[in-house]
Amino acid sequence: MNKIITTDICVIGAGSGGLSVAAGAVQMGAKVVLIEKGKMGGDCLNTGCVPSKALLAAGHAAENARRASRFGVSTGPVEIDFGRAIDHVHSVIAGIAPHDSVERFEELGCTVIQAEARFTGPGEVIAGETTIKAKRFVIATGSRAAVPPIPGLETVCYFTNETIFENRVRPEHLIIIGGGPIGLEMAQAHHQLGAKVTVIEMGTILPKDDPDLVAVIRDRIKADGISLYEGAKTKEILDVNDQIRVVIEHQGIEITLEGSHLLLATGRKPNVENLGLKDAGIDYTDRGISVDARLRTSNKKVFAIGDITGGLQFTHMAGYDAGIVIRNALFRLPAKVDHSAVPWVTYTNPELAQVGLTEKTAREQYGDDIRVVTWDYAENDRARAEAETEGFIKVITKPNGRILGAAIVGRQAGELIGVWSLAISKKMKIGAIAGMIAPYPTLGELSKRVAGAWYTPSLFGEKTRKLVRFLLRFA
Ligand SMILES: Cc1cc2nc3c(=O)[nH]c(=O)nc-3n(C[C@H](O)[C@H](O)[C@H](O)COP(=O)(O)OP(=O)(O)OC[C@H]3O[C@@H](n4cnc5c(N)ncnc54)[C@H](O)[C@@H]3O)c2cc1C
Ligand SMILES: NC(=O)c1ccc[n+]([C@@H]2O[C@H](COP(=O)([O-])OP(=O)(O)OC[C@H]3O[C@@H](n4cnc5c(N)ncnc54)[C@H](O)[C@@H]3O)[C@@H](O)[C@H]2O)c1
Repeated sequence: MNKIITTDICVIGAGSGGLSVAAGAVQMGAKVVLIEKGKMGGDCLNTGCVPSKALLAAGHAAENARRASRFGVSTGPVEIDFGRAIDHVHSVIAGIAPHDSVERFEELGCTVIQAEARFTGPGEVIAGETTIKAKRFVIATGSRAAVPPIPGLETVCYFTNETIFENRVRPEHLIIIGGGPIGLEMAQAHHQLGAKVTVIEMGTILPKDDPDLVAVIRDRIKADGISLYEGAKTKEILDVNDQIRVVIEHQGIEITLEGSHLLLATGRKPNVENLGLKDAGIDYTDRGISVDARLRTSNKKVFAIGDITGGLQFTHMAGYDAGIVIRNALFRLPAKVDHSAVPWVTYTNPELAQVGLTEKTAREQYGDDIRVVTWDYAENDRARAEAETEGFIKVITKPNGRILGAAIVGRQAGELIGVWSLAISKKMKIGAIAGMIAPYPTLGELSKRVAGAWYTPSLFGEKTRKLVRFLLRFA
């Protein structure tokens, strides 16, 4: 017998975005139905951010042990139990899972339905045996790995982010197609855990980031021993005696690679299928559901957030979107998204962090009417003490000092980018960072020093020297 629920907000998808809307809305007094067809927590918890960072942590631990001799610390040969590294990954997921669980959301007051949701009309969704009528709907169904049309791919077994964290056997030779953040993080984690790794990228690695900073990552992964083919076309994939043969064309030459395992990390596809979007009058494209700046779809009762909108696909963006929807749907405020200060980080070692405009996008917007300053990790005392001097920080400002963007490649870049996110979102000028007192010796001093470098030409220039000499006459 079909059951009918009438509610204020119906959220489809219990990943980073859906959970944030549901938790926020229910605690603010709205009646909320939350529908999830798979695992609570979505991609981030189960097959994305959490397992990838946990596996990277295992890889970095192995690498630190290997490199400890530069401090006079000997550990002997590093032995890796790959299965235990995967156990670590799953214990981290298990530790976080209660926070995203059905039990917690029911305790908060949500009605949680574990079934696939589908619109049956503009104001109605069906999930299992239940029909949900709501004042507002929020679609947060996320994305999944895009599978490129490579001849022969269907003849071999391959991993995506959905399956790689289940693999307990260290790959002899892992071939990764795609040199974006997933490809590079997984390349480094597996390589540090003892696998041979080859990355095939059709363009250049990390194409959304500043090429000057990406060069540091490229040099490092190559120096570590990861084979990297950029500008390479994957022509064919074959199964040969249980080995995976990948034929690529690189710099006009055909190269045949043979690996034990294959990972596809070639971007994402939005989960728009079987949602009944047409029945609900919701427009979408290959990139995802179309939304306006208030995250409203073409059906004004329905919002869409997170990966499904095809925008910046990060957990923190799904969470940010959730806040915009809560303001619109609950408080009837016309809140709009502002993407001027969105940070992202690739958690390789060294890390690569970006916020605001890159130098390229700043030049596209402002021409040469910008200033660019850099400061090297090699000039930072803490980096020297820790023997991690690789990398630099780059900051882009307007001529009046207004900060437009910042990018950092180096140790803990992800932790250091926060101050620049705040500065850009609060429309601060670089003087605010230059004037900050940073504790010594910290990597945080990099921010202060790069801001100081912005002033160097004027502060130590002839004008200042003349002024000081003049004033000293009266001292
Ligand atoms: C390997 C990897 C590493 C990543 N690392 C990072 C990182 O370090 N930092 C970062 O910020 N981001 C990272 N991301 C991106 C991040 O995981 C996503 O941006 C984020 O999970 C998007 O959240 P979401 O709520 O839009 O979708 P999801 O988290 O994917 O949640 C969508 C949910 O909707 C459910 N669903 C789909 N269709 C239906 C339906 N019809 N009915 C009911 N339920 C449905 C799905 O089962 C899923 O649980 C990573 C992604 C991957 C793949
Ligand atoms: N640290 C993080 O925040 C983090 C980590 C992982 C993933 N993510 C999110 O997940 C998204 C998806 O990650 P991703 O790395 O899969 O996607 P991506 O789109 O960022 O990168 C995919 C790469 O694969 C390449 N590619 C595509 N088809 C190819 C082919 N046939 N042959 C060779 N190369 C090919 C592209 O040129 C691109 O460089 C990211 O954009 C990001 O939003 C974030």
